Amino acid sequence: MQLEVDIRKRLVQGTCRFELDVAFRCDAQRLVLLGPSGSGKSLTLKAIAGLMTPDAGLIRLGGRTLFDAARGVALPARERRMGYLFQDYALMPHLTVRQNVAFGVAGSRWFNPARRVRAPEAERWIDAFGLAALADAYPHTLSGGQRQRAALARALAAKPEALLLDEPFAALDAPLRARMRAELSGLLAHTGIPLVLISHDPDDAAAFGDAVFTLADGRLATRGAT
Ligand SMILES: Nc1ncnc2c1ncn2[C@@H]1O[C@H](COP(=O)(O)OP(=O)(O)OP(=O)(O)O)[C@@H](O)[C@H]1O
Repeated sequence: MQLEVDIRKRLVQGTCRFELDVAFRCDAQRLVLLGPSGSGKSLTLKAIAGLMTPDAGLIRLGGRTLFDAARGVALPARERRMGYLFQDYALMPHLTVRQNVAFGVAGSRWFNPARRVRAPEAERWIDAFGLAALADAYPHTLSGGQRQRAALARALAAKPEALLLDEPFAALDAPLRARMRAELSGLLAHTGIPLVLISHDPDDAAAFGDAVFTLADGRLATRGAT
């Protein structure tokens, strides 16, 4: 992955001000952004996804300009084709696991995939994450780990340009967290899909950090490779 981020954003919330001023280049396939709560990790990830517009700067991925304030470029999120996973998994509650994953494949073509329909790319990821027996279940009946698998399957089924994960394992207990890390790491190695993962857990950096950058107070504090 060739990712270049050089962005600035000023945010004001009541009497609190926050200034994001982050610049880095990364050639590693898997990048982990570490940092304490409130250091600007989510804002940086949202800027890459196209869910937050910086005041200034640029973002390039794989030679494609996603954002360039000086040239007036700001690709909408859907055109960036990122697999973005929030902390709370964000599965659609009225759709089964299969429909949720198919929604990822189909995007705008199948806004509401029929329960019967089996899209090959959805089935592939349902199988890869061991969800076949739960394919007709609804999200509220799943455990945290199962929901996480379903959300990852949906994100990967869309064949994203990159997978952007915001604290993906924070809600899981320690043994499950270790299993999910190993599982995702193995599956990603097969796809070649680049990963940007944000976390405050050094174990995530150890598992996924071909490169590890640390944020503090909205700025890059350290950078390193593993
Ligand atoms: N829409 C907003 N308006 C004003 N301030 C915001 C907004 N979004 C985030 N902030 C502030 O920006 C700072 C960085 O937020 P961010 O969500 O990027 O932190 P984080 O490093 O991801 O933290 P956490 O690990 O707790 O998720 C915080 O102080 C937050 O209050």
